[in-house]
Order: sequence, then structure tokens, then C-alpha cells
Amino acid sequence: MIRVQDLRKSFGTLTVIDGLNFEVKKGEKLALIGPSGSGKTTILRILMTLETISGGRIEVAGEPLYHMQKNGAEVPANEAHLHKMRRHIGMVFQHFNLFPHKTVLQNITLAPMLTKGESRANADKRAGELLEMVGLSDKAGHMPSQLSGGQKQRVAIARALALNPEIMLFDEVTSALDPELVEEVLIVMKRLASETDMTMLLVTHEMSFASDFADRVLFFDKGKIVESGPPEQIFKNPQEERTRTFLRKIIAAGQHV
Ligand SMILES: Nc1ncnc2c1ncn2[C@@H]1O[C@H](COP(=O)(O)OP(=O)(O)OP(=O)(O)O)[C@@H](O)[C@H]1O
Repeated sequence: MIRVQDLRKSFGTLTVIDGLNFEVKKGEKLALIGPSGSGKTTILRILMTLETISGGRIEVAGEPLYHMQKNGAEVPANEAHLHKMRRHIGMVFQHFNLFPHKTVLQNITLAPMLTKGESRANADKRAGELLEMVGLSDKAGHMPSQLSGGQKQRVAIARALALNPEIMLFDEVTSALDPELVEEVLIVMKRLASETDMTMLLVTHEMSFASDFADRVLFFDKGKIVESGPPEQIFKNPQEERTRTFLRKIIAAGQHV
């Protein structure tokens, strides 16, 4: 579903991603973990086409994301191509990014109506189903300012799902929440992971969540994959010293892994 080959990304002289290779199969749930500043968010932003790349190649659903072949040469993808490719992917951000002057329902229906030309009736129906799935049927007419952080994040998840993406990207979706609100968002995401065949990539600092959610975990440091494997391997029997050092620090900070 996603193939990343020799990906490089620099911001000016700072190299953030340095020759990255990985694949994500259709339906796979992948967690990206690693120290702060190691480039995890940048990878999701690149997949969402919010950042350009400095080198390498990414394929999504068999098509290059950023570059298209023209007479045998690679040329940068144009806006129309990026627009088409973005339809495969939905993203949920750390800071919800809801439209503050729209109701919960309008937040969810806006994109399907504007970008897919869906009728209001169809968009409302689908939004109703999604609100039920995230446990917020009673909040359709509320404004975002009337919701808790956990509720806002569940609306953001419903909004991303409204475009029926095949791939969902979650960037530290619980790290801006008060601790007592984290669980309600994790429950929704675990349900999504177990009940749908969407391909999902999750960046998280919560190791127990990565462990419950993912089929496979990538431990990532300084723009490179250090170790990749099922959660039991990465958390219980890591093969690399850098992974062990990272996990020791996490445990010392009070987390269960
Ligand atoms: N737009 C930008 N301009 C310059 N530097 C950037 C930009 N975006 C990210 N960086 C830098 O790239 C590096 C990787 O950032 P990124 O946010 O991808 O890391 P991360 O692993 O997600 O970190 P965290 O876990 O703290 O969110 C950091 O050094 C960051 O300062």
C-alpha cells in the first residue's frame, strides 16, 4: 500500500530523514516510535503531502506520490496529481484543527460536500454513522468550543474518516489531552484498528498503546529505522542496543511498556 525507498528530507542544512526504506501492507497497523526530534512527524507530513521531499521515492497504492514518470525522467508531481493522491489518505493531528465556527456535524460534512460533491443528505447520513462510531451522536449540533479535548479529537477522527481514506495517519493524537481524556480516544482508535481493514500509521509516545494497536512497530532514531518487528519483539525482546536504551528511558519516566 505504501512503499518508501531511500527517502531523504532536509530542512536547510539539517538532515531529518536520511535514506529511509520501509513498506506498509494494505490493512497493516504500524506504530512509529522513537526519541523526540527523530523525524516521525515529518514522515507522516510527507505522506500527507504537507512537506516536499529532498530525495527518494514514495509509492502509495502503486503510484508515485511526489514524482511522475515523463519520457523516462522523474519530474515533480503537479497539484492535480497531489490532489488525486491525497484522496487515499486521511490524517488526524495532535491539535485537532477543527473549524471553530462550524458545528460538529458541519466539521464532518464539509469536505465530502466540497471535494467529492456529495449531497447534504448523504453527507449528513454518513456523519451520523461516524458520530455514533466515536460515541458522539448527541453532539452533532454543538460547536467545538463546547467540547472537551477528547471529544474534539474524536470529532477530528470522524472528520478524517468521512472521506473514506484507505490510509489513516495519526500524529500523537493523545499528547495534547489531559490524562483522564486519553482513554476515550484510545478506545475509539483500537476499535477502528480491529474493526476496519484500513491501513494505519500511528506516531505515539505511549508505548502501551503502540503495543495494543500495532501489528508492527518501527523504532526510529536520527532519521533512520533502527529496528522493526512485532510489538512483542520490540517491547519485550529488542534486538538493538539503541532500542533498549530508549525503552529504559521510557520506563524510568514512569511508562509501562
Ligand atoms: N518546518 C521545519 N523547519 C525546520 N526544521 C523542522 C521543520 N519541521 C521539523 N523540523 C525539525 O526536524 C526534526 C524532526 O522533527 P519531527 O517533528 O519530525 O520529529 P518527531 O520525531 O516527530 O519529534 P516529536 O516526537 O518531538 O514530535 C526536528 O529537529 C525538528 O526541529
